[in-house]
Amino acid sequence: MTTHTTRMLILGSGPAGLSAAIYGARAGMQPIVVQGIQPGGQLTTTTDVENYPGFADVIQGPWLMEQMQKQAEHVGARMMWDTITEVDLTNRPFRLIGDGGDIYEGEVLVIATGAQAKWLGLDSEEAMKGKGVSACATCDGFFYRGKKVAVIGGGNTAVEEALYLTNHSDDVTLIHRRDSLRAERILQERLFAHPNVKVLWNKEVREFVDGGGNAGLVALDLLDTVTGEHSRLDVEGGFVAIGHHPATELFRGHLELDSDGYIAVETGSTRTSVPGVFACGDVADKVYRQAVTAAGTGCMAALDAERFLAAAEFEELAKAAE
Ligand SMILES: Cc1cc2nc3c(=O)[nH]c(=O)nc-3n(C[C@H](O)[C@H](O)[C@H](O)COP(=O)(O)OP(=O)(O)OC[C@H]3O[C@@H](n4cnc5c(N)ncnc54)[C@H](O)[C@@H]3O)c2cc1C
Repeated sequence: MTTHTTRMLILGSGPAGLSAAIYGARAGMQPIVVQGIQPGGQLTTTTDVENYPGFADVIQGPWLMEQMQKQAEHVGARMMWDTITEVDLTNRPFRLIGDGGDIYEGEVLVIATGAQAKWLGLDSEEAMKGKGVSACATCDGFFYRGKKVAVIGGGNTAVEEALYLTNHSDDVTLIHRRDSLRAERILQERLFAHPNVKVLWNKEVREFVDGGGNAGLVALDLLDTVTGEHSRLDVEGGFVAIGHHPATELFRGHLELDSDGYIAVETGSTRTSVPGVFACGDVADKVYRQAVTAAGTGCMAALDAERFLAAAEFEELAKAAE
């Protein structure tokens, strides 16, 4: 059991955590990044990334995250392969405990633990991820230009994703297992008015059908929840939009969370309800959920943390001089 101490402790090594590490290291805060079970974060689970600025050609998600990690290490951040299971945010330095018993102490803490998409839980869904099945229209919609696509879900995200996909496809189907949507009225109105979107009510996806070879997704097998009948919908893209789980269980009771379980931050900053604790990336963002926004708020968190620490250290020096 070892105790690791630093001025800046960062939890999570996706685009948010690593961007915070790059800025934190360059500000002399010697960050330690605890990486968790998914070093590099969600982008390591995808292939083509076409919307991260700075690259004229398509890049690969795992490669991008490897570059970010190398850049963070190059400027002085330290990576730790550990998963945090307990936190104590009552006093500074904040104290986090890893699953092997190691202790991490930081004068400031940046939380960048992300949010995972919820999936339907079908074997065919798992098998077809990246081959026609996605949970992010903003990320992957572009790859389905001119193709038939479907969105599964009935909340705001599903409706927004369906509307977003009309930028690329003139044949978008929203599939919902009930006979009404949970999405806000205004979004529903826009959806129903759109000539290129149709809605299939009372339908559950039972299988994402693989066309074999390199064909990828070719259809959805649908079950009618009222009649019990099966039908087939030919599509090349299936977007599951049934919500996200922010990775905030660790912080429940220690920090203010919003009604959806995301870490609550002050508008326009990354400050949480505990002074000295900052949150960035998808763990505090249920709206944008993109690598570039995660990286942007990671930068904000490091700058907020640096200012907090400078003010706290100045106060401590002033007190000592009294
Ligand atoms: C398949 C897929 C494709 C995508 N494609 C794109 C795309 O093309 N363009 C785009 O902009 N966005 C894309 N996204 C979205 C993008 O990946 C996310 O918005 C982004 O990764 C969020 O970054 P983050 O740093 O907030 O969190 P994440 O990337 O989710 O990273 C979270 C980090 O926290 C760590 N962690 C969690 N819990 C603990 C713990 N208890 N202890 C220690 N560490 C912990 C994890 O191990 C991980 O390192 C895609 C997402 C997916 C799933």
